[in-house]
Amino acid sequence: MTMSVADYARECAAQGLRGDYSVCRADFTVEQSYNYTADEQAVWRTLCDRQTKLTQELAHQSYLDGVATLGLLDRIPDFGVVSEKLRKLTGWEIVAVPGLIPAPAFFVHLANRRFPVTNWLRTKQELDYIVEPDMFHDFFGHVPALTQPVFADFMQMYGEKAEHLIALGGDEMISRLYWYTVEYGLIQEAGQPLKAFGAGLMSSFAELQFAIESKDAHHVPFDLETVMRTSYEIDKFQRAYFVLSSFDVLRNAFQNVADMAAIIGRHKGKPALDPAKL
Ligand SMILES: C[C@H](O)[C@H](O)[C@H]1CNc2nc(N)[nH]c(=O)c2N1
Ligand SMILES: N[C@@H](Cc1ccccc1)C(=O)O
Ligand SMILES: [Fe+2]
Repeated sequence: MTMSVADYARECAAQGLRGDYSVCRADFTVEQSYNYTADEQAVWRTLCDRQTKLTQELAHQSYLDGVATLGLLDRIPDFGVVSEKLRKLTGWEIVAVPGLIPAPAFFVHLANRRFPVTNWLRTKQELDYIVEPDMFHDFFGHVPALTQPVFADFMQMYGEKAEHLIALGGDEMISRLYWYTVEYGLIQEAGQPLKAFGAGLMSSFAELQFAIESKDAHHVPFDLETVMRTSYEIDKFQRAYFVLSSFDVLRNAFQNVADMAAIIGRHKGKPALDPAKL
């Protein structure tokens, strides 16, 4: 199902990812080991101050409700303390990981209401954008929404269904769906302005502004099959942002997993669609 930690550690090092996978458990979790320097605490505070101002304007209300519920931090969060609070709210907890982990292992955590959060923080040279997920992305981007029951349930259901669809050979296609919604999704509800909810936008000062305000941002109406067929790159601004008309559209996509299985059957192993050409 999931490759060994040793193999994955070698792959990450080869790609220049900076997480330390040598101390991972088999499920890719590590200790948070809360020993951050004063400089790192200052970077965290700077990131939170700048990003909170921007998300007030550009983020969907569901994310902002999550931030209010979580009570954002002026210090790097202690995952154990936040997990206590999260468990009471929606049954979720945080597990520390060294960085990106393989999709199968990632979805098993989601299916068990465990959200993987990277235990290291970006440097002050990366305040606006970082090519791989760090603690600020995973925590500030993803955790607030997990305090909201509807989204919290959706994320667990995502993990459960993903395991089934991966078994059908759909891991690349289910990762794309996650990527273009949970990571980089936009939403425009009837009579409302365009808003962002994807965690990769919540945590990036530069890309959040680009996705919503730039005339060069390529907005594509959400279509399940198109999203599952469209490739993505993790280390640059997205060349397409899919726009949901409501969260129900996304939740309904998972009601009939048979449709998703059929899409996987139709397109598995075929060349991906180019996001820039949609
Ligand atoms: C599901 C999809 O593969 C997605 O890119 C996953 C992969 N592994 C990950 N690993 C971590 N630590 N954090 C993430 O957000 C993700 N996203
Ligand atoms: N680009 C995001 C981090 C990220 C990288 C790769 C995948 C997902 C998120 C940021 O700058 O915060
Ligand atoms: Fe993420």
